[in-house]
Amino acid sequence: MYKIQTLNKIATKGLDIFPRDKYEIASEFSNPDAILVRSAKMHDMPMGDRLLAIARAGAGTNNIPVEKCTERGIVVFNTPGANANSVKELVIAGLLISSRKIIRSIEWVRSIADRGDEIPALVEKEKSKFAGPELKGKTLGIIGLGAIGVMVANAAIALEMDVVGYDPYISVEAAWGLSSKVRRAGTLEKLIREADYISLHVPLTDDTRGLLNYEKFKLMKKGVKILNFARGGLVNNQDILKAIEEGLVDRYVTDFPDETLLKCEQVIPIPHLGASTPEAEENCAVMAVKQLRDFLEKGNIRNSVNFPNCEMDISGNTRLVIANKNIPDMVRKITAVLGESNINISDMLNKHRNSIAYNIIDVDGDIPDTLMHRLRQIEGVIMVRCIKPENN
Ligand SMILES: NC(=O)C1=CN([C@@H]2O[C@H](COP(=O)(O)OP(=O)(O)OC[C@H]3O[C@@H](n4cnc5c(N)ncnc54)[C@H](O)[C@@H]3O)[C@@H](O)[C@H]2O)C=CC1
Ligand SMILES: O=C(O)C(=O)COP(=O)(O)O
Repeated sequence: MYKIQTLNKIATKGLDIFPRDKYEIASEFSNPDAILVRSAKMHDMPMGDRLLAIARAGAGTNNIPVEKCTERGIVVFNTPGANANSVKELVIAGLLISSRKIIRSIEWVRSIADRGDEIPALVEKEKSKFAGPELKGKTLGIIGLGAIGVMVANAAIALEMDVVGYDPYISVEAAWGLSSKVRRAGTLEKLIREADYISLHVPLTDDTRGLLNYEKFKLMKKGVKILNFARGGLVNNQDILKAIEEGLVDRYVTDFPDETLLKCEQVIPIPHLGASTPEAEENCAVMAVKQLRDFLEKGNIRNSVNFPNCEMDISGNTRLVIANKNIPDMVRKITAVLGESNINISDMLNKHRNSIAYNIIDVDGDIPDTLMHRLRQIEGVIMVRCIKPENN
């Protein structure tokens, strides 16, 4: 039985993909084989010695100690693009609520609920206080053109906005999906100087932390509106509050509010709702569970953030999966141990990513415990697992 621990609420449609005769699912397990997580912070969580994989049902993995996992041979997955449409739709709402004073106007109308027959006249008299500009013709700057950034860019083009994007690492796939009307900013500074609205769609990493700070706000068009549906840490909160106070920034729509931001009227706080649609929750859960099953039952890796993609059809009756440091002579050492024990390799795949390498080795016959032990003893080997496909 595989033990799967869920650290957040994971959509039932995904969990139902685990056959219950092979999988136990619970939110409390002291030593699970795998973890399913959304935004729960895992950095200070102890990780048991059975842990093989962590699947993030979502995009961002900054809540997971990925480097530590890599060192221990724990594969971390995410579900690229599975919640992108959900975020895109909320960004469009963010653009609208940052422009037209929709939220304040609704609050005001509710506040006059006791004014009886006067209400229609009051509405007409006071509405000018809540006027705000259209999006059409304004410039939207998008930082990060991945799954979400591309969708936001294309939707903004459909709203007849002028869209400029910045992503020095854009993937070929993302570039193919981007409307040809989206202009390319060669530098972040160029985008920042010309945008009326700026939307962030990059991961939070050591390189992107505090990406928008006072220095950048000073370069922006006066009255710019900032949208952050990516991660709170991308924006320096003290700096944006200062920029709002000085009239440099008009509105900050954020999915990541904190105590200081909530004190400011021009901050529009949303409780991290970007991916909170039934569709996105199901898409992410289904994708995460399928990836996890394929890894646990077949050793295949798809959409990992720390391991290489590595998938092979099963050809023997025993499969070995081995993670090792990406250093010279490892394949020879591993295959030598198998050869010395007279084990025939029927098929084999070796892939690497940065400092880690991963091998799928199909063999004829069984692998005794003594041999597993010898493989684990090879210097540079991090993880060895033997899978019997017929048992899965
Ligand atoms: N509010 C919410 O509920 C959600 C928030 N997110 C956040 O949005 C982020 C982006 O999500 P996806 O688009 O799905 O990820 P993605 O991986 O498809 O796209 C990220 C893009 O950022 C680009 N990038 C990285 N560093 C950059 C930099 N310094 N400057 C410009 N571009 C840079 C990459 O090249 C990539 O194209 C996630 O990492 C996550 O933090 C994602 C889903 C839901
Ligand atoms: O996918 C992401 O990166 C998100 O931020 C979504 O977070 P959530 O799954 O809604 O807790």
